[in-house]
Amino acid sequence: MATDAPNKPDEKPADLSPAAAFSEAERAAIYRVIHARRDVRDEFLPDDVPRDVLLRILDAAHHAPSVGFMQPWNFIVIRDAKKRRAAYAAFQRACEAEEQALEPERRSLYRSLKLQGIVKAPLNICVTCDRARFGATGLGRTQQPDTDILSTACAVQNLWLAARAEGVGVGWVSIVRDADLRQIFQIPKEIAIVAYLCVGYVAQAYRLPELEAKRWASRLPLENLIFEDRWGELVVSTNPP
Ligand SMILES: Cc1cc2c(cc1C)N(C[C@H](O)[C@H](O)[C@H](O)COP(=O)(O)O)c1[nH]c(=O)[nH]c(=O)c1N2
Repeated sequence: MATDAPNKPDEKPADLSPAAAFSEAERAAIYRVIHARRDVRDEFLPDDVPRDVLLRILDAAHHAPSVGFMQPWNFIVIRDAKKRRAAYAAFQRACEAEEQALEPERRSLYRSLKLQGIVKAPLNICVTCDRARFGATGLGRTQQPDTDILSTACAVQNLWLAARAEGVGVGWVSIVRDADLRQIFQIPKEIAIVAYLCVGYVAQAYRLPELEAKRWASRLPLENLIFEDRWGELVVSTNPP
């Protein structure tokens, strides 16, 4: 059995051989969490998320991969009701602008969607990326400078999955202007804002993505997304989604 203990520099690496693989139950659990994770909008309960649960979730985020092991993330944990109300007002302004940018025939469905739980969730988390944590570039970033942002997105996904495993819902809100978040939470200009998350226990979780259940979009067939050896060389199925 592989040990999960982190390697110390003088320790032998973890055994990744098939014989040391995770048990069937462990594999089933991770796929179940991946498939059961949902974006949660307004189904939040007011119950507080205990600190130990929150720390486990943030520790999962902190164990995400990062370019050059840069770990560029910070997590602004937001409980203050006044600040959350200010973030909600910023959401409302951005939402109106987004609605106007949509094709007219999609606007009424857009209006009917719940797209955030900023005030209802007991907790919000703003995940940021310090783009110069270990200098302007670094290992793996010279040619692809945005890999620091991508690393932070990996942390968000770890957070999201760990929260699901803990029975805690997470909703990502990107319908808000960067400048508004920066002002409300006093985020310096050299720090990038990657994600604004609503976090809390939930009354119920959708089985399907809510946007699928409400016919905004549907999941594309995986086989349409897999190419072989070059862009567009082989589309296994050409069925429309
Ligand atoms: C970067 C990013 C940004 C956003 C989202 C996601 C991601 C990855 N999603 C959630 C998104 O709609 C959702 O993930 C998909 O609809 C798929 O549903 P599940 O996450 O599988 O439930 C999202 N949802 C929402 O209601 N308001 C929002 O502003 C956003 N913004």
